Amino acid sequence: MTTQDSLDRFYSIIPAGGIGSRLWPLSRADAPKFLHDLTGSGSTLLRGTWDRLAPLNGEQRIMVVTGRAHRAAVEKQLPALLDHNVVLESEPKDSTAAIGLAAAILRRREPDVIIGSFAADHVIADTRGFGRAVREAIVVADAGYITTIGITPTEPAIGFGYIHVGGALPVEGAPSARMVESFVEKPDLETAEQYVAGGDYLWNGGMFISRADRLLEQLGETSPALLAGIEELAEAWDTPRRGAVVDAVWPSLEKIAIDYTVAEPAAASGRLAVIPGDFDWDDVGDFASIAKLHSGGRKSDLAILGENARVLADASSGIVVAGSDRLISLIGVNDIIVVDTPDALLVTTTANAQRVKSVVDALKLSGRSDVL
Ligand SMILES: Nc1nc2c(ncn2[C@@H]2O[C@H](COP(=O)(O)OP(=O)(O)O[C@H]3O[C@H](CO)[C@@H](O)[C@H](O)[C@@H]3O)[C@@H](O)[C@H]2O)c(=O)[nH]1
Repeated sequence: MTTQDSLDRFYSIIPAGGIGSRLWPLSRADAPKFLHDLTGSGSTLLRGTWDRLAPLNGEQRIMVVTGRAHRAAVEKQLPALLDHNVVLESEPKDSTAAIGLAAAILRRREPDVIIGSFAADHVIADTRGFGRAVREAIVVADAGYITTIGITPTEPAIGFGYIHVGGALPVEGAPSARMVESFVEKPDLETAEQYVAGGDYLWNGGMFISRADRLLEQLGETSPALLAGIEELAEAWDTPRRGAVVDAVWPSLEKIAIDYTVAEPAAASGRLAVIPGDFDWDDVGDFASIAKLHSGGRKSDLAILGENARVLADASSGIVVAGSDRLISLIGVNDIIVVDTPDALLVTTTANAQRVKSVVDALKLSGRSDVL
């Protein structure tokens, strides 16, 4: 088996479903994070993801899983996306259902397929470094491992999965492959602090590369009912029965992230491997990270986003996201976050950027879905 054989059987999957609550009121149910240009490059995060994946083995081998409501926006962003590579969900059921269904559909079409799932809403500027890591991961996946790409942690973040890196994994064509001792999804702060201080942990970069059959086998061990639902959908997917089976099965699928159903149990049974990534990576999870991206990391700058932004600022730093042509003026306010949209205005500080999600939770509780 050569590296080229493995690469030829590779298929990318982009699950595009997360709303990005910490980016409210910019990110909304009808305009989620992946449909925004948060880097100022002129491309949405989704398009950026597509452009990183296309050089691996072509635009014909990228599948996108998204909500029915986002179909038109996704197709506008990705004109080369083929019809049979669009998987539409009637309601979000989290990443196990999204990635699992894509893997099961692809396996029925190509029994030996190797799949790679890549978050729709991350920023990676070094496309070559990314490509190198994914190529190694594909070889490791073909050797039978569920393979992740690890990111060197910069802080004890609690929003990520943590990979305890083990010994070298001798797979030809993948010199940096390592075994994973354990995988812990979103630990508490104290645990995250210990992991980062310990030095032998990496963040999970939200990418899973595996033979489709191995991934589904792992899922079946942990969540047999969920796998059965996914297989029922996949069996009907390329037939006229699809609509009826989706209506009957989709609502009953368990809503759970793949990190719990596949990554944690695969690590516990010695089937998870990692390629440490040597490229820049940013999940642009909140407005403070967007501010950093735009100011090149300088705290003293004011980052301004928005096509029609009109901002007058005197001695101020932080970020302004202008969602209208209203004039915004700032005087002597530092580390500020101002996000102005026609029906909602957010004002906070970069230190509180993570807490934006609590506003969204409160709005949900009070039934204010009109502004979500
Ligand atoms: N289609 C679809 N996609 C979904 C759904 N739920 C999540 N996704 C997609 O699955 C990917 C990951 O989901 P998130 O919900 O954004 O995950 P997370 O909390 O950020 O955590 C994951 O990513 C971290 C890195 O950013 C990891 O560190 C962590 O371990 C985990 O894998 C994103 O591309 C998101 O759009 C869904 O219901 N439907």
